[in-house]
This record gives sequence, structure tokens and C-alpha cells, in this order.
Amino acid sequence: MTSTDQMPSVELRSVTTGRGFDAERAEAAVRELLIAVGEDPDREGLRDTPARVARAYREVFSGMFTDPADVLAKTFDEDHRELVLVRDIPIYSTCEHHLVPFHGVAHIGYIPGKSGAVTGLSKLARLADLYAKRPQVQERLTSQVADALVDRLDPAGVLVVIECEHLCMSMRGIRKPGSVTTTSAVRGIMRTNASTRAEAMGLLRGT
Ligand SMILES: Nc1nc2c(ncn2[C@@H]2O[C@H](COP(=O)(O)OP(=O)(O)OP(=O)(O)O)[C@@H](O)[C@H]2O)c(=O)[nH]1
Ligand SMILES: [Zn+2]
Repeated sequence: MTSTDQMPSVELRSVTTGRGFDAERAEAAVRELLIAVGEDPDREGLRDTPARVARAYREVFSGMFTDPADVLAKTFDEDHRELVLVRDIPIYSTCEHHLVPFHGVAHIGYIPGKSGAVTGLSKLARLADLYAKRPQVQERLTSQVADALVDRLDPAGVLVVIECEHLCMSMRGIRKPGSVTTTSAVRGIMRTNASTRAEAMGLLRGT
């Protein structure tokens, strides 16, 4: 398989730079990295590694090339004005400081606004995935998910909680495997009304 096998027919552009994914550049960079860590990139086991890593990076950073507007384009009116919460959505992201994974779960809840517009449940998970598949810090990932829901659904309130283990804290550096970082983003009535927020938090914890 070559590195171009999984390229889409229409080249997608980065939301940050407007450039497409540059597989050739990624391969060259991985080859350089292998040399830098003292490896021989031409030995048999490593010969295909730069192309493999380029393909993997294309997938792991695919959120760079996806517009959240596309994910939330379809809404429907269910006249439901109370909480919708999807818990325990598995997410895998990449720490932008060390380019190693952080992973865990996202919980995403919102209260529809006056229009009663709701989105498909899977779209909440797609949204988390989209932003996770970018070089990230957990705080930004959390608020980007919340803000996309505010922008697209005009909801009465939004609550996003993300719990992750950062491998940059587990496999290197401070080396504290198992430590979990929790971040939250609350918008609208979830921010202004403590009892609404407490009720959502209770459901989120399954209590
Ligand atoms: N706030 C925040 N910090 C993060 C996240 N991911 C990694 N970090 C931290 O980013 C910091 C980078 O610190 P630096 O001192 O520049 O880098 P470093 O020398 O590799 O730091 P150590 O990890 O402490 O060895 C570290 O404290 C990481 O734990 C994140 O999602 N949010
Ligand atoms: Zn890190």
C-alpha cells in the first residue's frame, strides 16, 4: 500500500493554514526523526515506517481538515426543551506540547434552545472526535466542543466534561500513570443556574 491509497478524491484543506495534508513532507520528517534518534531508516523494519506514520498522522490529525459546521449541519426540531446528554464517549487526542496521545472520555450535554433544535446523538461524538483529531490541549478541546454547540444549535445551555490520561505525564517527564485530568466547559443556563448544572452533573456521574 502506498501513502496515497487513502487520499480522498477531493483534497481537503487545513482549517488553520488552508494547505492540504503533505504526506511527502511528513514522510521526510519521520525519516529525519529516525536518524536523529540514532536509527538507520533504511534497515528493513523501518523502511516503510515514514510512509506508515504519514498515513497514521493523516488519520490522527484528520480533524484539521474537517469543518464542525459540516458535522452539525443537520438539525431537527423535536420540541424537547430538556437535557440531552451523551456520556462516556471515548476520545483519543494528541498533546500539542509533546505529540504523544492523551485519551479518555468526553461527556457532552445540552439543553435545546427556544427553537427546540436538536442534533443527532452521533453528531456529539463526531464533534468530540473532530476536535480531538488535532494537535490539542485538553482545555481548548473542551471549550471548542462547547462553543461549536453554542454556535450551531443556539441551545439554552451546554455542559462538556472531558477526563483524560496524558501519556506525556505517564510514559515520560513526571511519570504518573493513571492520573486523570478533568476539564469542563459550561455555557448559557448551565453556567448561570447552579441547580441546572448540578442536575446535569449528577446525571453525568450516573447518580
Ligand atoms: N494545561 C495543559 N497542560 C498540558 C496539556 N498537555 C500537556 N500539558 C503540559 O504542558 C506542559 C509543558 O511544559 P514544559 O515545561 O514546556 O515542557 P516539559 O519540560 O516537557 O514539561 P514536563 O512534562 O513537566 O517534563 C507540561 O506541564 C505538560 O504536563 C494540556 O492538555 N493542558
Ligand atoms: Zn504533553
